Amino acid sequence: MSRFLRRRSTIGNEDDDPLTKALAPPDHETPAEREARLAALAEAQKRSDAIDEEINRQRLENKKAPKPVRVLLLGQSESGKSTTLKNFQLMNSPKAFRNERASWRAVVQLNVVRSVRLILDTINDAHAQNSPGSVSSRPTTATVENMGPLPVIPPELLKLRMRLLPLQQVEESLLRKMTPAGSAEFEATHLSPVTNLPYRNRGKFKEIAINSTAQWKGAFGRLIATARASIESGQDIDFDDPNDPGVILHACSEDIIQLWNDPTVKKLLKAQRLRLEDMAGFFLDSIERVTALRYVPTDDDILKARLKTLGVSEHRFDLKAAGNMLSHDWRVYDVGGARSLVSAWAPYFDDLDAIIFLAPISGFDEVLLEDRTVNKLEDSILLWKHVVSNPLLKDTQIVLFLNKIDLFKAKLETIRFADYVVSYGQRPNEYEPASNYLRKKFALLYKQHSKTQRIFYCHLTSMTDSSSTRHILVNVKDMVIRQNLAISNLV
Ligand SMILES: Nc1nc2c(ncn2[C@@H]2O[C@H](COP(=O)(O)OP(=O)(O)OP(=O)(O)O)[C@@H](O)[C@H]2O)c(=O)[nH]1
Ligand SMILES: [Mg+2]
Repeated sequence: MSRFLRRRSTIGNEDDDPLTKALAPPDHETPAEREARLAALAEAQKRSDAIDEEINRQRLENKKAPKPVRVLLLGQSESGKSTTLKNFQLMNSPKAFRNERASWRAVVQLNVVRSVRLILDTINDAHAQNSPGSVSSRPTTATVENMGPLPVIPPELLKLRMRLLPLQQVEESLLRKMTPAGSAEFEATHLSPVTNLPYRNRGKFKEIAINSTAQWKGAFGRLIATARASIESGQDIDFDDPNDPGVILHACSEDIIQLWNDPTVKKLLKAQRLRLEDMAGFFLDSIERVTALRYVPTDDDILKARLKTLGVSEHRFDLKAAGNMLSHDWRVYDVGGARSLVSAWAPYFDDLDAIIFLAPISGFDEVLLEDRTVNKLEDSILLWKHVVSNPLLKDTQIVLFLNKIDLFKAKLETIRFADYVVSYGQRPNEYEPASNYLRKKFALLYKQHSKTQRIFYCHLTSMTDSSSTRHILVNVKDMVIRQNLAISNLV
């Protein structure tokens, strides 16, 4: 007899057990009463068995269907989180992605208008500085750091600037459409919407940030004629809408091209070290196409279009891993990135399967918009350290994307990497060794700061290039799903 039973038997007689007493037949039970009692007991037993069976069935089912796969996108603002998400959408729900072309058309238009506004503003400032009697003695909005000598603005350029003023209306009408009911906000922390501006005082250039993607996209649903919709050909965009901002944009098309190709503008931008072509939402090299009256954004245009994210959005996909027929409820969280927001992200750290961390390595010579004393690469590295050393994330798989390699490669043609990353020393100023150097730096920090041993997954990415991105995202998806299945004991 086990020790447990022996101990029980010493406590008292089984008849004293209140449960036994309650279930015991009443004294002087008639045969009919006995029959009714036994029938009731049998019925109760049947119900109890059914409940047990249901519990077992649910337990088995829970084992079969793994919990949702939760992936968080992290990285500083403009690192490419939303662009990664767009790639996921393009791969996994292409129809829904393409259904939103009308909305992205508006974002491209907004991006064009903002680039033009930036040039016009630069002309204004240079003109103000070069005007007789108004020069350096007078403080203007153009308090410029490291600015070279500014060219004199010829009268034709001033006239061109006047002709482009109607674009302001386009911007206003696009913004009105996008912000119908508080679905978007201006980002108060940004001094300007674009990277690398050497100005201190650009408050008027606040960037639009979107709170909930669903709401603003809904606003552009109005541009979509539901009848005989053919999304692929763009027939669903109501091109005949007289209020379509595209009409004014189209009318300004030639002037925009002239502005962008103007030699004085080129000198001006160079003197101020403004490289619009490296900036988010750059479409000035495709003006004829994107301002055409019947313009429909291509997949690439959508990936390039820039709209800052505010807050967090959850996006669900139904995914299958290679060699596995099970469908997975996959949830991707896109968190609008700003500096030192690790605390803001922390609520999403619980029960995560993976983090995709984006470090835009082309930022090695740029400073943060929100704090011009901080180099972008340095900020990414600090953020990386925070994330990999975070105890809440010690078991979370982290995948590093060294992003914007296209811009990184282009920059190395003219900029010396070692001028910014001094420890790079005399190594060749080329893509392979420079990107390898960064990969090793990130890997070392990962090893040094991880609380547990984790595999270092790292990819060199260009998120605006959907074809090269596709196989990387498929790899990441398969790895995360395999891991999720392993944890659920299914493989
Ligand atoms: N050239 C180039 N541009 C990229 C790449 N990845 C992203 N971009 C562009 O960079 C800009 C910023 O990307 P987003 O995805 O909006 O950045 P984000 O991390 O979501 O930024 P927040 O929403 O502010 O947190 C967009 O205009 C993208 O098209 C890349 O690999 N190469
Ligand atoms: Mg974003």
